[in-house]
Amino acid sequence: DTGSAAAIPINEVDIAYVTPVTIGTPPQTLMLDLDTGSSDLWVFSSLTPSNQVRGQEIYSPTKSSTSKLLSGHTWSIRYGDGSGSRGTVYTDNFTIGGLEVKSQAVQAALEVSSSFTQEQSLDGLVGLGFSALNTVRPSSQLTFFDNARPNLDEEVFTADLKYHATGSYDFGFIDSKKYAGNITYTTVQQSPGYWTHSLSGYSVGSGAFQASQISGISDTGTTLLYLPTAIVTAYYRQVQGAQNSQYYGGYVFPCSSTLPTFTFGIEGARFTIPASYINYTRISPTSTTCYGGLQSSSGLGINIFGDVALKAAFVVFSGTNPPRIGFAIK
Ligand SMILES: Cc1c(C=O)c(-c2nnc3c4c(C[n+]5cc6c(C)n(C)c(C)c6c(Cl)n5)n(C)c(C)c4cnn23)c(C)n1C
Repeated sequence: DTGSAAAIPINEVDIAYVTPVTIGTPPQTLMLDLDTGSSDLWVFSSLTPSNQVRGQEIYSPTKSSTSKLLSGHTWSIRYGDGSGSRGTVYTDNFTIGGLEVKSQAVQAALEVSSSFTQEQSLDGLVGLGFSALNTVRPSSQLTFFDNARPNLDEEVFTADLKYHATGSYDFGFIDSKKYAGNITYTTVQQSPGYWTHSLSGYSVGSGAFQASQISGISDTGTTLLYLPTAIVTAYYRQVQGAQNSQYYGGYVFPCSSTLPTFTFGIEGARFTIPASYINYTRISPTSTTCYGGLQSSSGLGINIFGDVALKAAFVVFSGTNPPRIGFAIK
């Protein structure tokens, strides 16, 4: 089997990407954020208090003839930005881009934090991390990818996220029309459950490549790129008027500044992030101060290769044993 679905930016600065999925019988369509940085599949539901729902589509298990309550099971998740949700669990038919998993664990929200309520175009998340991270108790549940794997033509899914445009997620095949040249693979350390791997180094603008192993996670659910402070200060040293603002919680600079590109290595291959991706957004609609798409990971305990980096490549998440991740120019 294979599947292919759109990855649609939810706003004009690609703060997150959503993908149409269907749940149940008859199919209920929701727009979910496919997130390689977590492993829970949760949705706004008919069980979510109405004062916490603001325009989102909801999953109603009682309207699905194929839904089953997974009795006695609950879940609760907290994300890196402090947002979170919790609830109960059903199994039901779940489809992404024509690829169906029967009796997928669908985590129905009984409570969501305010940042989810405020984001009307995001109806939940599909965790594509390793199932070890799943928060359902007493028995943890498998991700959509782990459930689909036995039936996939190839044990892979790919992410083709785009800058200010709709990209795609493919399951079970690698579409050679979506990239140029070769795919460079590197090994993944799958514990504790993230797609953890190393960059082989970096360069700023036309500067020399600095070879160094930089371990982190490739996370489609994180907006920005978070790297060690030494790298980030070296980058913003090239930006007129840049400063690390306590007030804005990161590097900001005059929107008129010229930014250098940022290049990262995967083994021997090199991927360059255009300056436009790093000139992320104005700090407010009328401001002339802009917030950077490259920020320091100090305090996070982990480096995060989020969308700002991933959208500069075609990325293959390979569930082979051992798992590996591949990057190609597109
Ligand atoms: C350690 C870490 C993160 C780990 O991942 C992280 C982060 N970065 N984007 C996201 C997340 C997103 C993507 N995302 C980010 C958004 C921001 C910054 N704002 C203002 C809105 C309205 C957002 C939406 Cl709707 N969506 N989503 C949907 C979730 C659940 C995230 C959780 N964390 N997260 C941050 C900011 N930090 C410090």
